[in-house]
Amino acid sequence: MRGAFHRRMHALLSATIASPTVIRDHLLHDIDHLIRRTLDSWEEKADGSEPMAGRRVLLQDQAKKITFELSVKQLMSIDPGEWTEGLMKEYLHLIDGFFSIPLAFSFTTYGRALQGGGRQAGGRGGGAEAWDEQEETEPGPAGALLEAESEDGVEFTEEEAVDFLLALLVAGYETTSMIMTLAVKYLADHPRALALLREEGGDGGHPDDVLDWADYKSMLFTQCVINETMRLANIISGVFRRATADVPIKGYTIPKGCKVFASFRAVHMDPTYYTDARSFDPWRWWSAGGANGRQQGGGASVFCPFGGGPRFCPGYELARVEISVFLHYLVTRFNWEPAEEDKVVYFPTTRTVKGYPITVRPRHRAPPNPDVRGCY
Ligand code: HEM
Repeated sequence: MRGAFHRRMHALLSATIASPTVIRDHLLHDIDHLIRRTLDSWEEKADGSEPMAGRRVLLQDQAKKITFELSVKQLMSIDPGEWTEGLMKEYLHLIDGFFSIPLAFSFTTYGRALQGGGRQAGGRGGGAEAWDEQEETEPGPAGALLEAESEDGVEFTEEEAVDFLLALLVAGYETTSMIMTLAVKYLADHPRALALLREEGGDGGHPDDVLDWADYKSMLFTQCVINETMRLANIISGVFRRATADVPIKGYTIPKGCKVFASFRAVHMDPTYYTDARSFDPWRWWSAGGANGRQQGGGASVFCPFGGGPRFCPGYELARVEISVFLHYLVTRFNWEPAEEDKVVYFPTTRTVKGYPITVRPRHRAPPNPDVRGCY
């Protein structure tokens, strides 16, 4: 996305999902509701009995389900249901297609991705019905987009709107869900950090209580955990930029027009800026100012998980709110232990090898068993 289209995208997002006021007054409530909906389902068993033995959950999949449902709700004001489940399947085909060999046959991953993408891009499909049923709600960026006129009076075409929405879905879904998953893994490996996070979350409140903006703003150690997770294991390890002029750097010159990869990971792992850089140490953010580390950390140039400059991620606050709410309810409501050994890898993308399978138990029903290794 470039030029006028890029500017229009930023203007639209600033007025919707990238606006702290919109997040505070509208989105936070949905985030709270949808996250609890998924976590509630972990407490239920098909026969209605209590899951004393624990429920096995593939955390990465559950985190993806949460961020997908949140994105669809925020972008299109559509509640989770049959249509969102169908859309998620189509979307996963599309994403698989990005990473497959480009052979356009009906039996190849790439071919199926094209067909799926075409079905979605060919219109809002069943989404129009799901949308119409909820017409009384705010339309979100999708509605604003289709209604918007640019400065020169040209409207977004439906295809442009679909492209734009898909781009937003891609931007927010994988990134946020992976940080959720990895934060939980790091916490499980660092019980002292988990204990402090639980202390910050209190008793989790009454089941009907909803987190509000003041609660979110008071989650200072949570922000330290999120910063540290993003520093260690951001799914976006860097960005490409093109030099618009000759850039002299450390005795070399990057010639004008040259494309360079700016590696966040190289900076985030540099021991000059981060002592014991490979260790998970959320306290480093506490001493760097705790809440000051909320957005850019100790200094914008050495902590840049959301990029920088005119392309700085417009979803940074939304992502933080979603991860904070998720961690709050997870740690205050559940104990968990790894269901299998798993580890974090960084190539070709940052993830855990097995999607981090865990066994969860509601906390008020099952006190932690000190004899079980890794059970918190
Ligand atoms: C932990 C979660 C997230 C991380 C780590 C992340 C990270 C990033 C990074 C590194 C960039 C590139 C910035 C640059 O080029 O300088 C970016 C761009 C972008 N992100 Fe995020 N992001 C996250 C969540 C979200 C969410 C939730 C949304 C919206 C729903 C979003 C929307 C976007 C958009 C639209 C862009 C393109 C901005 C542009 O080109 O001007 N992101 N993000």
